[in-house]
Amino acid sequence: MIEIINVCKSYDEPVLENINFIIENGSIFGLIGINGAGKTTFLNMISGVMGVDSGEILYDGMHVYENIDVKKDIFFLPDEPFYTMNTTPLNLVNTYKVFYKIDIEAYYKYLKLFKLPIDSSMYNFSKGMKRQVFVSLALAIKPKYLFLDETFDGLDPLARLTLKRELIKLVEEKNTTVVISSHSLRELADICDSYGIINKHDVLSYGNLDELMYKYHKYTMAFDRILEEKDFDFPIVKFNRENKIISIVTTLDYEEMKDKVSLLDPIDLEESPLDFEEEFMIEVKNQGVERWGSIF
Ligand SMILES: Nc1ncnc2c1ncn2[C@@H]1O[C@H](COP(=O)(O)OP(=O)(O)OP(=O)(O)O)[C@@H](O)[C@H]1O
Repeated sequence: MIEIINVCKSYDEPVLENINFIIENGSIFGLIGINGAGKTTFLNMISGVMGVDSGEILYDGMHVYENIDVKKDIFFLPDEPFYTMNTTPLNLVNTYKVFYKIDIEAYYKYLKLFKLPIDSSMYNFSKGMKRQVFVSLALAIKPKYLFLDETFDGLDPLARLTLKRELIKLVEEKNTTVVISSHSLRELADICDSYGIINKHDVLSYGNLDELMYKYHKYTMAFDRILEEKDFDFPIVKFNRENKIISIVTTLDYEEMKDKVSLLDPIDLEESPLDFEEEFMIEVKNQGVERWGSIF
């Protein structure tokens, strides 16, 4: 278990203030936040690359910063990993095998799957190709803790699918704990079981993804007259009206909703599904954020 307790970090300005998360072993945790929210800073701190200003980051009770016993189990794949002019996929493992045990057969298997030239300088690779090399390495290391900074972004569909499948396999077979930041909510929804949203230096919402998926319900109702939001006597997260058709997002389940609106005598009441992106946006809005980056 990774415990992030009251963690604060500033550069010139505060970036993260009193961040608290618990990340269970064997879970896939999706880290969400707008550009500049502090995701990379957070990943740098939990991988022990960067110290905290205050607070604690504990792995099964042990501090991570400058603790080689903990850090040997962590592989952090940054947004722009380091390599030199002379680095090829073939010789990249020489650097990493000093720190990690690498399943070389698996590494070659992934390089072959991605059709990467193994003996060419990575300097001439596209951004996506370089990312595929490092994804192959991360998967072949099979670490106990794997942290991925925006790794999905910039990968082609085959590489994204492979990464998702292999991450799930790693969790099943090695009980790996994965923390992945991404701007693609759909990719995160496919694989994560838990999530954390960082906004304005703080944790806006975090928890179990399934619970978030069932937290809000969307209903569409038809009436024989025009009704207003004030006619409904229960908490409404989102209200839309088009003539006599009303759509409402609320935390009430279907039976509770039926009970509540029965007095208003609707002609029709239907529940429509919400996908993760909608659930996520509604959660952010419900937590009091009116505009969140460019997606709202
Ligand atoms: N080394 C640094 N020195 C000063 N400020 C920094 C440094 N690194 C990051 N910052 C600032 O800290 C804030 C958080 O940056 P960070 O890279 O952690 O955000 P992020 O959520 O990963 O962003 P993005 O989604 O754009 O990658 C930003 O305002 C950034 O300008």
